[in-house]
Amino acid sequence: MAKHWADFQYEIYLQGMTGSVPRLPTDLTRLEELTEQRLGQGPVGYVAGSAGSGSTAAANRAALDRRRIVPRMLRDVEQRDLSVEVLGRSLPAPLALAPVGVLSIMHPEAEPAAARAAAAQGVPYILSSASSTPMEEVAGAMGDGERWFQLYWAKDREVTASFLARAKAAGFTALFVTLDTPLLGWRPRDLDRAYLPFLHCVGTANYFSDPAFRAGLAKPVQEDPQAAVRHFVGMFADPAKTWPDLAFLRENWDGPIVLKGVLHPDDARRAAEAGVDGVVVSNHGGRQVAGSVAAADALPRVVEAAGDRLTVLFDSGIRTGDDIFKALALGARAVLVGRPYAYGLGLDGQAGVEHVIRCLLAEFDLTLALSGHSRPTTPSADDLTEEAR
Ligand SMILES: Cc1cc2nc3c(=O)[nH]c(=O)nc-3n(C[C@H](O)[C@H](O)[C@H](O)COP(=O)(O)O)c2cc1C
Ligand SMILES: O=C(O)C(=O)c1ccccc1
Repeated sequence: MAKHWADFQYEIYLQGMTGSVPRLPTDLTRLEELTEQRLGQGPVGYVAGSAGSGSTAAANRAALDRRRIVPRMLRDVEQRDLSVEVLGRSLPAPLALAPVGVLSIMHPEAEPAAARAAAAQGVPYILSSASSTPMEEVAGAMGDGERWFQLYWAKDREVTASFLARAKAAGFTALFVTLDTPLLGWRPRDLDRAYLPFLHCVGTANYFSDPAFRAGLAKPVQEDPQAAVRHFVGMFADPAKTWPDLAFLRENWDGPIVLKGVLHPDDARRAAEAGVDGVVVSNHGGRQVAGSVAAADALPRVVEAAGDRLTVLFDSGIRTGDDIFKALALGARAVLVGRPYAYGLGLDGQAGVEHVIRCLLAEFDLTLALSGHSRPTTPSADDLTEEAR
């Protein structure tokens, strides 16, 4: 019998009988404010922040909120199974942790703690190439947990090749190539404080530990950290890249490749033609293009263009179990979540991230059941209604 994620609800009530309550709120939308009280405006401004005046981040929420579930009754939802197949793997639920860089600004245990939480709950962890911890250390913390690697496709071929070789050797199976960040978006919250997180982890970070990256520096990182950060900002991504360049990645990576940050159906078609395995419909949580289409509004057309050629994943704005339901009903196979787990980490390390995963999936399991479904693959557009804008 499949695990019922909703059992977390009983567990909480039962613990209540011995006088204990959860350490963190079960409404995850409250985590940002709590994290800001704990860690201050610099780090939380960076995590919470988005491009421009925040219009895309707001649109992401509005597009999910505008869609309403129309629950169905009397459909035998007693036995449920949340597992889904994604990129040839069976996942226990349609959820993975999105790549989030420089997590040391949230918690000293940073990415390894988040990765351990994901592994403990059986959820895949997508490690950011801009991790504050070398990828081998994160992989080592995960046991046999499913690990996927996010690539910022650097200007320097040697650095990209080095990252791919290291990721393969460290047991990362799928490659997520982020396309929406050839340049960093205009982020007023960080600009007004001149807050760039990389100096905070220059001694430890994945990039700064890379031999090919270090070979490009005039002085060792420790001697001139500012120069190392400048070098990083100038080369971690490459605005000159075009679709034919993908051939290099296809040649240098044997496993599944997923393009992260696809919003236009024609780009989904190009992705399929380029022979990749999937796309993440995402606007980077609203952090890149202000005024852009909400991710949930872009999703149905991408799903249609992808047909059965691509696995379509979704992120940007997922905060609750019903958001997951809506994304699946709009055609996503599974979703990624970013900021909520970064706050969970900031508030309570590994346990905080596990709390976020368990709340999201318990609420999703209940939403699924209460809406008349037993499997995450059956919700469809027919389960949703759309309110007027
Ligand atoms: C602090 C922060 C750092 C991020 N770093 C990366 C990154 O290194 N690579 C990447 O592909 N996406 C990165 N993202 C984007 C996330 O992977 C994801 O697309 C986004 O957070 C999803 O939206 P959500 O936060 O609303 O769930 C980052 C997001 C945040 C909030
Ligand atoms: O802040 C981000 O959204 C992001 O993607 C990023 C980019 C470079 C380094 C670290 C994170």
